[in-house]
Amino acid sequence: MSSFSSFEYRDSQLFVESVPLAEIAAKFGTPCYVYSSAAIRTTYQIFDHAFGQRDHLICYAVKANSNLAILNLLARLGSGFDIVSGGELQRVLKAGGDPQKTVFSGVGKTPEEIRAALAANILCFNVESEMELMVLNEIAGQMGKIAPVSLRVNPDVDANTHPYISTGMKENKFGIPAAEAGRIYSLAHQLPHIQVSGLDCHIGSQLTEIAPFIEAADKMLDLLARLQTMGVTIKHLDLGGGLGIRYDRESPPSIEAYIKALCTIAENHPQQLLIEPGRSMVGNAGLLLTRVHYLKHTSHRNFAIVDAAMNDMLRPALYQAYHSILPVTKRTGETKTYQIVGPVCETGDFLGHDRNLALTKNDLLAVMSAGAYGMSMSSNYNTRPRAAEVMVDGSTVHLIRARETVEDLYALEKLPI
Ligand SMILES: Cc1ncc(COP(=O)(O)O)c(C=O)c1O
Ligand SMILES: N[C@@H](CCCC[NH3+])C(=O)O
Repeated sequence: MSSFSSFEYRDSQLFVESVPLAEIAAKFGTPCYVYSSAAIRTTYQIFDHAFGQRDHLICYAVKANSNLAILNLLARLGSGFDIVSGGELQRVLKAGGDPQKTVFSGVGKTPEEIRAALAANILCFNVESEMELMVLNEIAGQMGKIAPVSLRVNPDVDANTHPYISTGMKENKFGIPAAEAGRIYSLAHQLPHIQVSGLDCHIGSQLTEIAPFIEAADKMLDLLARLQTMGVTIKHLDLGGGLGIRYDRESPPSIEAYIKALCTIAENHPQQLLIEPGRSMVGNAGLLLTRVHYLKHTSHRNFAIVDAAMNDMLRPALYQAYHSILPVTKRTGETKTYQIVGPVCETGDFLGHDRNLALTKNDLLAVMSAGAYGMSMSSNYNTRPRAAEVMVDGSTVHLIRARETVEDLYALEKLPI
């Protein structure tokens, strides 16, 4: 089982856990992100159990969905975190996450962010360039600290995914080329305020095959062997995130098969295994609830104009990503082929093309698989307040982020007088 679904029809009504989505729309309005805490809990446990006796740490990639309630839920389950900014660090701390289970990735860490992470005593910096290593050493020295470091190595492996979310090929900006890793590790080993602790790679997102993970892990293990001969001790091996989910007809490996493959390849290595899953932890645990405002039938096309838009859910516009769109109440009437579009003034503002649905004005729709890179990539384009977020736990519904108001949007703006 690659993910757990808490969204199902009872008679003709779509439910999340024990709550009808129509009830959520009536109480909190639309657009609204809806998450299932059971789905997140179950998925975390599937990851955790799949490691068996193997020493491991799951560092959830905060960028996928950084709502405090989700971070707190994962922290209570024992999860660590992968962060890419000082802002994400602050969220992890605020949500009760353990800095000693937190790794800091990203090519552009600022001195302020480095200071904050050193002050918080995070587990490890995933360093992405020689220059960053030097800056980290200098700042750690000024603070009287020793910075724990993994080098993020770019293994030059094709992840076979959308080019915008492939990160482990030599032309990508991420990581240190494998050919330079040995030299930079020996430099790190000698720097007075750096403690080498791990080895890291992350080759991309929404991978639907195991082979690229194995190819990258193989390269990491070769490097690990070389580092050992150089006298560099590696305590943990971080194999990144990237496991895909099913949006449409993809058939990604199950979580169990993926973890088993990683554990098998690293079988003879005593290092702790770290992973940084984002999408596979929360993607199928959330949906975006939206209401049909207008139906427009032209001689060319049928449009369903809904109240969610590309500012709420950017993935279709940015990657031509497919998200399944389900009616909250199944209807028996005549179906038409609809373009599901939002109110934003961009032709690229769509949530789905060519969907066969029977619709009437005010119907509710659920944009599925929206738990990852949905709310976290949302914006206020067209001065649209961001959607509310709710989390369902059995029959209880918690508002975990209130809908923004327009006043919130211009609260920091000033007239030049
Ligand atoms: C360094 C790093 N780790 C982890 C992730 C999480 O990836 P995913 O959501 O595909 O599991 C990402 C995003 O691709 C990333 O850049
Ligand atoms: N934002 C992307 C994934 C990028 C992962 C970040 N490294 C998506 O929505 O699919």
